[in-house]
Order: sequence, then structure tokens, then C-alpha cells
Amino acid sequence: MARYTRIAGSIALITLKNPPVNALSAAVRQGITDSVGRALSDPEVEAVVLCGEDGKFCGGADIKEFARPMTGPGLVPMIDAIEAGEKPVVAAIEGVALGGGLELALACHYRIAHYKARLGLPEVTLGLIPAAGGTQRLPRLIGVPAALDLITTGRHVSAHEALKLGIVDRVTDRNTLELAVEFAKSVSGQPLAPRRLSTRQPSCPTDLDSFLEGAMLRVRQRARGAIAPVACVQAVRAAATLPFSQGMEQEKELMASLFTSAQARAMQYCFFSQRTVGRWSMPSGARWDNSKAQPIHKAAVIGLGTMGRGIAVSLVQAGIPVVAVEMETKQLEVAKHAVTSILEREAQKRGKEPKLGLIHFSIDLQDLREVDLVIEAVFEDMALKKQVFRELSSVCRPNAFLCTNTSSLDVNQLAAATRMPELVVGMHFFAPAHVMKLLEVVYGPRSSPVAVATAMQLGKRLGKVSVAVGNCHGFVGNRMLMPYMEQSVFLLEEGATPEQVDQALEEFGFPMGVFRVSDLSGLDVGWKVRKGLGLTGPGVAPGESARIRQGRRYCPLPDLLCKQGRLGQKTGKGWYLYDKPGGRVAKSDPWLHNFLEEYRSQHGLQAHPVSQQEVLERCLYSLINEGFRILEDGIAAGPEDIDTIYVFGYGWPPHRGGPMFHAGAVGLPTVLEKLEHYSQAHPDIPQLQPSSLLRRLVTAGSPPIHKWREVVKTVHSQL
Ligand SMILES: CCCCCC/C=C/CC(=O)SCCNC(=O)CCNC(=O)[C@H](O)C(C)(C)COP(=O)(O)OP(=O)(O)OC[C@H]1O[C@@H](n2cnc3c(N)ncnc32)[C@H](O)[C@@H]1OP(=O)(O)O
Repeated sequence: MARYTRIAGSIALITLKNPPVNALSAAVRQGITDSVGRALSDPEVEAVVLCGEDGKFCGGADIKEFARPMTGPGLVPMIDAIEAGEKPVVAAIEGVALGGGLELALACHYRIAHYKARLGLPEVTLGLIPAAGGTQRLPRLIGVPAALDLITTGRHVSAHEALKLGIVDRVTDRNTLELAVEFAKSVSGQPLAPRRLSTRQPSCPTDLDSFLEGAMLRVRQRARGAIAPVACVQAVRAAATLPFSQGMEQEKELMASLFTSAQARAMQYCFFSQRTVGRWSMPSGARWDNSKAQPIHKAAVIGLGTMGRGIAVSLVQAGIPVVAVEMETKQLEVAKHAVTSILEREAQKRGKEPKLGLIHFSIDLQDLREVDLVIEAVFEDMALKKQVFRELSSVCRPNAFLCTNTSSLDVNQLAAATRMPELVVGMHFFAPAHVMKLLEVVYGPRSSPVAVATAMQLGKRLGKVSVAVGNCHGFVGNRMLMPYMEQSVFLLEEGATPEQVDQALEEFGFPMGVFRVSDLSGLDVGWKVRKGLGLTGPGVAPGESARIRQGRRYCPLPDLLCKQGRLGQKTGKGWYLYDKPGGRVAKSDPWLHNFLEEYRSQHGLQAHPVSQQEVLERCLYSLINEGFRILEDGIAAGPEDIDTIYVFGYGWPPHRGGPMFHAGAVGLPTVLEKLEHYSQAHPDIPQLQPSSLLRRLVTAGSPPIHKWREVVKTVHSQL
């Protein structure tokens, strides 16, 4: 709803009231419509100030209402009535003005923002466009290029950037409401026509057509297959080329095609999943709301390779003092130089000073005595990590949290090397750690709720999307990646090329196919893991067949490439060819194609054409199948956790919701049927055998994804 009050004699104050973010629910729209009508018709009112309760202007349309039939006044007529009114309306923006919230502010004749406020049109991240006039008014206010940037990326801008762009008229560090009231008084009686954005001409680049074509190409490349960014460009084109009323018609039509689309549903599911994972729970019953995080005043990172450096940067950027430790002076100096340059570069991007004073570089473990939490990021080797944990346990304060950045090793074994195993958790960052949003917080059987709560809280402070997961090889993300990667190399044995597999995955929406990713991250990463698991190298029993390990099908192709020194981009060749070591542009490699043919004939394998459909079904359904096993094992609390991990950490296209959401969208019976088909065709690949949870869900009538947890619970209660 909205509260109407009269202040300072002649000013009507309309306050949006809908905690927690004053979203524009039907009741709020009704309240604003009624209050604006009242203010306009009251002869004693000279001007209006619009604000939001509790320091938040407005978080936009109420996303929870999207799934229900629309009731109450429409957003567009409500907004149009404000702009057309004959009394000045001033938006007093505190906290956020996002989506419909900013569109509401754009209809006001003046905008005053608190310096801490954030503004933006994030609809594209929900699979929509800003269809309450946002695509038509913003270009008329700040010009086509700047508006297109905000609308197609959905990024939030600070009040200061908004002032520079011309979105707001004033920024203040005073009481925003008081200033807005003074301001409203000062402008009352001034002509309103120039303040109505719908009457303005947008400023356009001279080469508008080629500018918009370029923009279209970029959005298509950035989010392959996503329809909302394309519609955003089309809507802004309408703003640039048509009168306002026709532009509004186009905006409405484009929105109508998106509003009920599968992509919008998927992206809105992602939005709510991201919030669901914050309400974490452990099988023990410990939860986000019954476990208290400890404050972290000072942290340490031990091991300053690529991951350690990124983690140290993240901590410093969040304002947390850090001790950064390497084993030897020479390595420390190299790392110090690298970390300092990242901090300087990042600070420059944000127009701020680098917080270099917050980081202390050291080779002395004694410097860790005062820290509240350590993140170990040494080489991925269990013996080495155990040694580090033993030392940490003797040097650090007894109540210090000891975290490991391992990507797959057993957190429990590391905990066992310490005096306080309950204070040990995994904090699995993704490279580059200061950029990637995902953090897997891994609890072992002995991790205490307070340790998990502290790591989750720290993740939030670092700006990460943190997901609490159980302890198993590869946790959630990497465990599901294994069958996916295995299928991709099996497909090469059967006749596919890396190019075909990558193309299918990229057309599905991944930014890069599996082989390009492998070249980028280095084939030796997986090689080392496989050696550790005894799948290749000296651990393999003599006489074991090249293509069978532990009774299951195995593909040695990646190992063979590694042995030839083809480690990917860093050596200039891997699954593709690059112009030089470190080169980035992948080219087809005839050598690799010959090598595959020779390999097939050496092993008596008959190549057959592999369709795009088979690539997708085998790679994605095997990954999804592992996701169901993870739910069954209680490693992830719900499908939202898995989907959030895949969208934020593994490039799963958000407009497809995440792997588990995708399974629901395809239809669980179809996924089951396909897995049964492929598993019969390949009985030596156990990952293709449908998981029992998938079978149970299908037997239970394939309930919608938000009901899966109930089925999982019944599985657990029967165990
Ligand atoms: C043809 C029909 C036409 C219909 C017109 C459709 C028009 C659409 C235009 C729009 O406005 S779409 C919405 C655009 N707005 C957004 O995308 C903003 C989304 N929210 C956020 O980004 C963040 O929530 C925030 C506002 C920056 C606040 O972040 P913070 O970290 O402080 O809190 P959260 O944990 O994210 O959120 C708290 C709580 O609030 C719920 N929530 C947030 N925004 C909305 C919203 N717009 N609608 C409904 N609910 C919202 C969020 O789900 C959390 O709820 P929970 O239950 O506590 O998890």
C-alpha cells in the first residue's frame, strides 16, 4: 500500500509501504494511484514527494505476482498519470530504485537520490524488458548508448554514476526526504512540460543503424539464445526511431512475448533460488536461522598461487585485513607483485584507491596467531594440505576457523589433522576468485554449524553467492562435471569431433563448450585428478585394459594428449590448435582429427555420425542424473542449490534455469526414458543408469521442482 500525508503545508508525501523492498504489488499500485489522484485534486497541494518506507525507494514490480493473474491498476497507466499530472512530483530515492521502481521515478518530474542509493533496470536478468516505459523514457533522458548499456546488462549504478549519466538531478548525503521536500517547494509553479520525458527526443549516435546492429551482435554473443536482451535492443531501437506512443506499443508487444516465456520462468526461478540457498540447512538440523556466525576481523590466506591471490584480493576488497602467506621469499615477492597489481587495477576500475594497507605479506606462519580465519589454498595434494592443517592447528588461536579451498579433496581428512575439527570447513572458490560469484561452503561430518554459518556469512561479505554443500569427492559442481566430461570424450571415441561437441553445447547456451574450457583451464588439471584417483599413471594395475578402469568404461584420450605435451592454450595445442603458447583463438587441428581416427582404428572402434541431440542428451542428462544422486545422498539440500552452483560457477545459461530446472522443463519422464535408452546402449557406463530419485519422482507423477524436497525427504526417511 501507500501512505498519504501532508507535510510542510503544501506538499503531499506519498510513502510506498511493502516490506522488505516496497515492491509494486497490486495493493501498492492501488495506493499510489489513489494518493496521486488525491494530491492532484487537492487545491492546497502544490507539489508531491514520492518515497519508500524504511530507506528503500522501490525494488520494482512484485516478482511473486508474475505467476498469478494480474489484479489491481496497471503499472503503465499509473506511471503515465504521474508524468501527465499538473503538479511537480519529486522522487526521493533511498536504498534502491530498480526496475518498475526506477520507471516510477522516471515518470516523476525530478529525482533526488541519497549517495548510497543504487538504481537500475534489471528486468533483463528476469527474462523481461523494462516495460513500464523504461525502454522509452531512459533513452530520452540519458541518450541511446547509455540507456542501451543499462537496459541490456541490467547493471545497477551508484547514485554518483546516476548523477553523471543524468538519471538523477541531485545526490545528497543529507536526509533525502527533507531535501526532496525543500526541492519540491522550490520548483512548484515552474513549467512541467520540459520535465516530461515522454515529450523529449532521445539523443542518438549519428550512425544509429550500425550502432544498433553492433549492439545486437554483442548481446547475441554475450547471452547465446537468450531472447530478452534481443528484445531490449529492439525496444530501444523503437525509442530511437518512433514517437513515444508508438514506442510504448512496441515495448508492450515485446513484453507480451517475453512475459509468459519459458526463459522468463527460468530466470525468475534463478532469482528466487539465489535467495533460497541463503536459507541453508545441514542434515543435522542446523540451519541459517539457528546458527550464529562469528565476526571475522582478520583473515589469512596460505598459498598464493592463482587461487590464493584471487581470494586475498576478494578479502581486501571487502575491507578485511589479510595476512598473505607463501613458503619462500621468492614466491612471496612474485605473488606480492601480482596481488598488488590486481588490487590497483580493480580499484582504478571502480574509481577508488586500492586498499594496499590491508594486506601483509609474510613467509612466517607465526604471523597467523592473531587471525580469526585462515583459507588454505596450497597445491591440490592431500599430504601437503594435511601438513599445512597440522601446522595451522598448532600456530593459530584455538578458536580460529580453518578453511580449505580444495576443489574436490576430503574435508574430513583435513579436519582430522587438526585439534578442532569442528572449526574446519571447505571454502571452494572459483577462478578467478575475485571475479567469480560462486562459493561452495563444504561441511564435513564434524564441521560445526557455527563454522558453516561463519563461512556463509563471510561469503556474503565478499559479494559471493554461497551455497552450503556436503562433503564428497568433487562436492556438487565438480562431481556433476565428471560424468559430463566423460560423456564428451566417449563421444569422441564414437565418432564426434571436439568442434561438434562444443558447437552443440554452445548453441545450448554455454559460453564455451567442454573442450574449449578444457584447453583454457589446462588438460593437466584433470590429469592430476585422474592420477590421484588411480585412473592413469603408476597407480594403474599392470595388464589393465586401456579403456576399462575399475570395471567401467574409461577413455584415455585426455591422458594421451597430456603425455604428448598438449596441455591446452598454455602449450599452444590441446583439443584445438593455437597460434602460440598462451594463444586464445582456437582453430581446428587436422593433427587431432588424424589422431582420433588412428586411436579408433587401434582400438577397433567404429566411428558413426553423432547428432547434436545425442551430444546434448548424453552430456547434459548424465550431469543431471548425478545431480539427482547428489540430492539423494543429501549432499545438496535442494535442486535450487545445484542450479545456483551451475549458473554462477559453471556457465550454465541462466535462461535455462540450471540443470535440475532444465530436467523439469524437458519433462522428467523424457529424461528418464533417454537415460534408460543410453544406458542400455552403453551398459559399461554406470553414470547413465537412471538414479533411483529420478525414478521415484517420475513414479510420483513428476511434481514441480519446488516439491522435489518432499520426495527427497521420503527417500531419506526410508534410508
Ligand atoms: C504484462 C504484465 C506487466 C507486468 C509488469 C512487469 C514489470 C516488471 C518490471 C520490474 O520491476 S521487474 C522487477 C525488477 N526488480 C528487480 O529485479 C529487483 C530484484 N531485487 C533485488 O535485486 C534485490 O532483492 C534488492 C532489491 C537489491 C535487495 O537486495 P537484498 O540483498 O537487500 O535483499 P534480497 O535478499 O535480495 O531480497 C529480500 C527479499 O525481498 C524479495 N524481493 C526483492 N525484490 C523483490 C521484488 N521485486 N518482488 C518481490 N520480492 C522481492 C526477495 O525475494 C527476498 O525475499 P525473501 O523471501 O526474504 O527471500
